Amino acid sequence: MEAEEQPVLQFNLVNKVYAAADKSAAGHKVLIDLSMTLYPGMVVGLLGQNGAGKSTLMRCALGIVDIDSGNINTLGESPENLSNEAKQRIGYVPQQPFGYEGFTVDKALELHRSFYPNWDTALEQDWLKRFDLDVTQAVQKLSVGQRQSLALIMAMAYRPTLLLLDEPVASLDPIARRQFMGDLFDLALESGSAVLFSSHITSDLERVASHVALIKKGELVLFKEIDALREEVKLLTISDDTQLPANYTILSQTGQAVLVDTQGNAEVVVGVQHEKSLNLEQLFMELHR
Ligand SMILES: Nc1ncnc2c1ncn2[C@@H]1O[C@H](COP(=O)(O)OP(=O)(O)OP(=O)(O)O)[C@@H](O)[C@H]1O
Repeated sequence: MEAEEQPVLQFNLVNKVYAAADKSAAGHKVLIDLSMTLYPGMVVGLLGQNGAGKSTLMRCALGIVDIDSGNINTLGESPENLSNEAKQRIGYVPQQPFGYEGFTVDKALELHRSFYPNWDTALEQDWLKRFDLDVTQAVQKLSVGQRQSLALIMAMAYRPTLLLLDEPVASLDPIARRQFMGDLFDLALESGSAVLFSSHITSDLERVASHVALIKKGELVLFKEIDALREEVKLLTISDDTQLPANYTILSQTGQAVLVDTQGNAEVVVGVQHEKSLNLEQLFMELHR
């Protein structure tokens, strides 16, 4: 990553508390001191349990939800005052896409296209074909997966600089999912976009993400290049008197089993009886043990 590159999206010590229904009760902390930076070309897979704060994070980046402290820089602007120019460079697919009821697919696309001067018609046509969408079909009669496909085309055919996808493939069949995830990565590389997508499908994330961001109860516990994950995050079995190096981050500990981020430190540590590399699913399970 070149030092002079401007971030596409930056969260800096962001906190978000949702007020409790009972106003006298303490609110619910959903994002806690969360900092993370996305540069052009990064495809960041956001992983976390239900309710961890993934959707809220994306909604904060778009100014749909206000934050309580910290700051967010979305395409160089503050999310609560995003300019029209910035909005035209952002693609967003929420968990439950909606809108365009009463339109056919082609009429919906025609209207949507008119908002985006950079619309790439060839890309749109290509994706309509891949997702096998019938453009004469009424939007409200599309299946959930077809609707998600349409929402993806609408969010991506203008090659946005920032793409926020909230579980974009949850309703897609395995073939459409695989194609889409491959295309997503290509698009980001070709267009120099940054992508933040949430998914519970760890194999998809491992296949296409350049980085993984792991959120646990509103805290970012790990943000790492996917290639470095296997090398640097290890499950260690240690003896009682083991002194782990100061630059290791302990991600979780259950008795003598310690999940650590070695931060690339390859030194041999006295007292480590066993060490194991983990795939993303194993890592996720270990972190939530
Ligand atoms: N508008 C709101 N008011 C109050 N609480 C909310 C609101 N929106 C979300 N929450 C709560 O904030 C927490 C985080 O929700 P969020 O939707 O960000 O989680 P998520 O990680 O996207 O979950 P999932 O994987 O289930 O989609 C949850 O406990 C949720 O109930």
